Amino acid sequence: MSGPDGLAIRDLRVSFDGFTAVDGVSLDVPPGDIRFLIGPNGAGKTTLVDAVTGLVRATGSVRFGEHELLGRAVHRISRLGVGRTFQTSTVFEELTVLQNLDIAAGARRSWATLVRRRHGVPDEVAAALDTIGLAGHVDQLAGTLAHGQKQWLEIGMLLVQDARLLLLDEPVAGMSHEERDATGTLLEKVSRDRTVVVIEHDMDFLRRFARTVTVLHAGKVLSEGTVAQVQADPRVQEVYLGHPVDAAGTAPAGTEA
Ligand SMILES: Nc1ncnc2c1ncn2[C@@H]1O[C@H](COP(=O)(O)OP(=O)(O)OP(=O)(O)O)[C@@H](O)[C@H]1O
Repeated sequence: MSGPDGLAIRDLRVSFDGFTAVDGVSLDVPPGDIRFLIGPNGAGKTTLVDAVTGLVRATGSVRFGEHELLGRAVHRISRLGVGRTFQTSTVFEELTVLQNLDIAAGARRSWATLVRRRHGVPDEVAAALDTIGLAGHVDQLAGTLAHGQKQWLEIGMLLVQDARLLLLDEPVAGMSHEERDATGTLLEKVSRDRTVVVIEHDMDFLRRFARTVTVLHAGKVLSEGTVAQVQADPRVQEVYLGHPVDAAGTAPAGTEA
């Protein structure tokens, strides 16, 4: 696997029947970053990720490493090393953890081979199992995994596809405190040789694990920087709280992003 690449977005626009959901967004996510994308409901976060991954038409430019992504089909963008998770789980619940990873790895194996019990585990699958902490669960049906484990399996499925840009849509929603901690640690591990973008509403999780933050509002970039910089930005406080707070204030803690 080559080293991490960065994501460079320029003047990105997405419109739905005359309504502009993403309105001229430019942002850079450097290689190896853990960038949190926050903003009120309807800010355009998911639509931005949809544009990067080819699910909606957009204008402007989205470069990952050397490649322009706009205008390419979803599967081609995926082959360039861009992987995403959705708010709802996409694991095959009736298959085992190993079978889910095998399918994600593709590896030109037949369906019959995939569902047959295997003696060996391919290297990339073994590495992913280790990273996501599910090595002890290879034969467990995905549908019986705990909520957090399912999300980690989803991330593992991106790892075996050799995704080098991971776009994760609310990965810790509904997780316990312990699961959120483990997910943050997993993201730190994954970002050693990959670039990670996280859409998240959980401000406590953001404060602990974000390296950088972009705040979207009404389809535009409202603020960008470290957690401390973004939290101190009066424009961000205004959007979240309706008014700026004083220098000692804790906004936007405890508010929904
Ligand atoms: N397919 C679509 N057709 C029409 N409008 C859409 C479509 N998808 C999204 N929108 C609109 O675009 C805007 C941005 O939506 P988006 O889901 O990207 O916001 P978001 O920041 O991800 O919000 P949330 O935090 O609620 O998920 C919203 O006003 C939404 O209603």
